[in-house]
Amino acid sequence: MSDKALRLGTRRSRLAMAQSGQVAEAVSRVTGRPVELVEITTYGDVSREALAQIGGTGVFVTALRDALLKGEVDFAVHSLKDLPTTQPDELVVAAVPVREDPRDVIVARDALKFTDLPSGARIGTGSPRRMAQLNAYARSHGLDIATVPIRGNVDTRIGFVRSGELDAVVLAAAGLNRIGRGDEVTDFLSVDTILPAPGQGALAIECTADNADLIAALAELDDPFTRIAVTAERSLLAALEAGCSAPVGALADLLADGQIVKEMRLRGVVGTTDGTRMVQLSTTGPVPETHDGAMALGRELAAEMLAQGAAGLMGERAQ
Ligand SMILES: NCc1[nH]cc(CCC(=O)O)c1CC(=O)O
Repeated sequence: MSDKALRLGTRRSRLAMAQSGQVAEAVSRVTGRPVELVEITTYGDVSREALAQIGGTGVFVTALRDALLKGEVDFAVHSLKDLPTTQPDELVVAAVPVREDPRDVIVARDALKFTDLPSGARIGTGSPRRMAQLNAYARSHGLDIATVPIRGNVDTRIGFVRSGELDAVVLAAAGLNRIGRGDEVTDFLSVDTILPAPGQGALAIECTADNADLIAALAELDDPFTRIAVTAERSLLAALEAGCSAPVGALADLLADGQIVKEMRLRGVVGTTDGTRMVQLSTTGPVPETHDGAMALGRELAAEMLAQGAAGLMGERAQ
């Protein structure tokens, strides 16, 4: 293969730069080629208001995909949880590397744990999924907490706690770890309490479908189990016809008996943001061996959730 540098298209946010940098190193290792970062600036990066108007993180993905399609870059790295569930024909996810910690965490004042938050505590999150599950948990455990809608990057969000405006904020463990701020986490929220977003903690490395050499090289970075798990989670999301900001949580994990992996469990949840109405279901079965098998698992769980009224709980969207 050529020793020309590969161009990795990336956003310039701290999180995007961190994950692109980490992937660049791995890609350089498996291809033997240098990788150069090409910053793609989007309208959403320039203006938060513009972002709100054009609708969520999808705009970032679109800008990176445009650069791929125009041949301006060779590959791009996305947070899987921000990636729409429909895949354009001209592009392929060539690798899904091993997933980072999928959990949500809190960063709270005074090193507080979630269950130690005092009565009246204000917890910031912009995610309807997190609000729904936090409020549902609080209701069923007699906790008096309020979720407060916030926006902004990780610095801004943690800033609300440091300034005393909020008692805690909820973030993804993976994002904090990737930017080297994992030590600011004060508590990990069990996935039994708060199911993460479908694909949370996982990355997707995308390139054009006609780039066979690169696809073959990137395949070395693929983790088959992570791919099967996120495929099932995203199939559930797609079948619920929910966008990337909808209040859907999902996680596929392995159930092992000692060292022997026995089965895969897929859990899903949707709810109203006030936590009063939730549909939460789980299915367990043999670990799917194919993409189609993982897709079917997600669709089946979605069908059961829809039968229990899930559609009626998804009217809400992130701002
Ligand atoms: N929607 C923002 C976003 N997209 C990806 C991550 C980092 C975690 C991940 O890769 O799943 C975050 C930040 C957060 O939710 O705290």
